[in-house]
Amino acid sequence: MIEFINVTKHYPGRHHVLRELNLKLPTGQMALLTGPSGAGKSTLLKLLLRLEDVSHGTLMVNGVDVSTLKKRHIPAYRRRIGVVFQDHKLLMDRDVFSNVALTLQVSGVNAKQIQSRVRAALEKVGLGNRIHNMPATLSGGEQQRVGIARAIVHTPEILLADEPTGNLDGSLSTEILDMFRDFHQHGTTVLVATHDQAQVERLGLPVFHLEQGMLQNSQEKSA
Ligand SMILES: Nc1ncnc2c1ncn2[C@@H]1O[C@H](COP(=O)(O)OP(=O)(O)OP(=O)(O)O)[C@@H](O)[C@H]1O
Repeated sequence: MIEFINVTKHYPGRHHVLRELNLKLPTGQMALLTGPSGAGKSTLLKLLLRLEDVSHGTLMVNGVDVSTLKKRHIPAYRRRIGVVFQDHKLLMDRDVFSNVALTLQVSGVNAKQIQSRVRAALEKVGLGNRIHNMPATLSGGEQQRVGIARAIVHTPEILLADEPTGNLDGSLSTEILDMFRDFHQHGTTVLVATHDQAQVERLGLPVFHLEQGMLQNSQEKSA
């Protein structure tokens, strides 16, 4: 369960970016996060990753109080989450295997396990045959799928994505978002920030719509 309880966020010297936000996403559910540019979508995801601190209120994630989590516990907490970015942030000087393996290497997983888990993750995203390609030799959609394999290789409890289809055309967006839905159908909690209204309508999933740091039409929102 992801639960924002009266969460406010302000950046130094700025007005509130999120204001007394209440939102619940039960374990295993998938929801979309929408709203105009600057509404606070990325900030909300950053709070979940503890890349930013909550200013006021409580943020609970699967029993962990993220708002008060000690610095030394943050790396272990983050390992429970997978993240996909719009620009996928791949290391362009490393092949597909190395990009996906990195998360496991920093967690101290042994080499044999890494081999089998990276292969399995790449199979899941349909890139089992591109394991030794360099990212620059892949299309935009394929690069994004490498980013997704990297996010799921450590079987995270929660998968977050910030505009994962922002640079892709319609059919590739459908493919990527259907992949997220598939992970959710296998039990992962998924939250995807998107501007893509056509996909929002097609997917018919619960939507959290942010406007100026507040969820629209509701004080208390649940997926
Ligand atoms: N590190 C920061 N310091 C100060 N202000 C910030 C910082 N990060 C974001 N902001 C501001 O907070 C507001 C919300 O930004 P955020 O990136 O969360 O919005 P968003 O909904 O994700 O927008 P977009 O759809 O354009 O990505 C914006 O006004 C932005 O300028």
